Amino acid sequence: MVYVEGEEKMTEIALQLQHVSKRFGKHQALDDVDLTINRGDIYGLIGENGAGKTTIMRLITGLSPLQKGTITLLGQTSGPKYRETLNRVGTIIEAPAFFPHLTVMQNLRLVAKQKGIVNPDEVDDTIELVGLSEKEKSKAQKLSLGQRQRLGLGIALLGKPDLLILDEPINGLDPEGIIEFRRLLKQLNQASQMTILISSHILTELYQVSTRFGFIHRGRLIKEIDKTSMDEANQSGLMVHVDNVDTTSQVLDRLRVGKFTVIDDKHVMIYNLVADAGLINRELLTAGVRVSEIERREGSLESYYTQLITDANKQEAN
Ligand SMILES: Nc1ncnc2c1ncn2[C@@H]1O[C@H](COP(=O)(O)OP(=O)(O)OP(=O)(O)O)[C@@H](O)[C@H]1O
Repeated sequence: MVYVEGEEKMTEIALQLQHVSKRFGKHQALDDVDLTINRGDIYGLIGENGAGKTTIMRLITGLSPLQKGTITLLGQTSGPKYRETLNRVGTIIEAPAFFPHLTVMQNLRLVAKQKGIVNPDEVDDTIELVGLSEKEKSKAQKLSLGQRQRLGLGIALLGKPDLLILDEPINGLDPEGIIEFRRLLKQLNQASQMTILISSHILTELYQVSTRFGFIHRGRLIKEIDKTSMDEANQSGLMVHVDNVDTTSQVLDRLRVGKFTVIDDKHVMIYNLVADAGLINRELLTAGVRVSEIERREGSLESYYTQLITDANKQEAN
């Protein structure tokens, strides 16, 4: 295993790309990508069409040969041991892979056999887990798009992988299906510390499920950030406009509102608000602070992403 020394605990790295580049003819699809996913992360990979997300996933899983750089997967770097380690990885890349003329149950049994799964209950449990019990006798070709995604997820989950790689897995799911899918990913992640790498165009959804993000732009990984740090950088919370930031700080401390920062002599930003805005207003007034405005600032993954891309484009232009 690979460990990084943290301040308080040792973090286990599940997957690491170092200086990974990939060319298709003259096209530089990936350019010196460094990416680190810790065990237990739900890592949201974000980028526009053609940015290189699928290419990264194909390189990790050996579907496409690595030309330059190093990939370390669950402690293995290359060669036969790396290929063996791929048995501990479940994937849906591009489209879920199954036999259309076989039923849900037959598809899963076939994959279970290929994976050497001996526990006969695992197929049944998986069907239930992905919500396909009513469709277990249906042929895969008769399934809706969302049901196919679930079947793909079921196939990926057989063998209880340590790492799940999902390329645009919520494409085709209806809103209810998306919510269920999110719940399932969180459950898998929390119950068994399953590490998940997921790409999606639906940023609001990716935001809700991910614990860490990687932003890829024209083949370069321009930013990696934890959700908590992104939220802070994104300034999501309440901006309080006041005439006295010292007294305001004392009041906020007393109210235990959570984390806040004095921005300047007129503004205090409260993050991750745990108190009611009305109460804060009243308490500040009682303490003699003039509050001219309490403004909710909604930082979003979209706004963060847009800003990153704008900065990256500016840098490229210079
Ligand atoms: N086999 C290939 N041959 C030639 N070019 C390729 C090949 N596979 C990918 N590319 C190119 O590499 C770039 C990255 O493609 P990739 O599929 O990784 O993007 P993506 O971020 O997954 O995009 P999308 O969100 O559209 O799926 C694109 O410009 C694509 O055209």
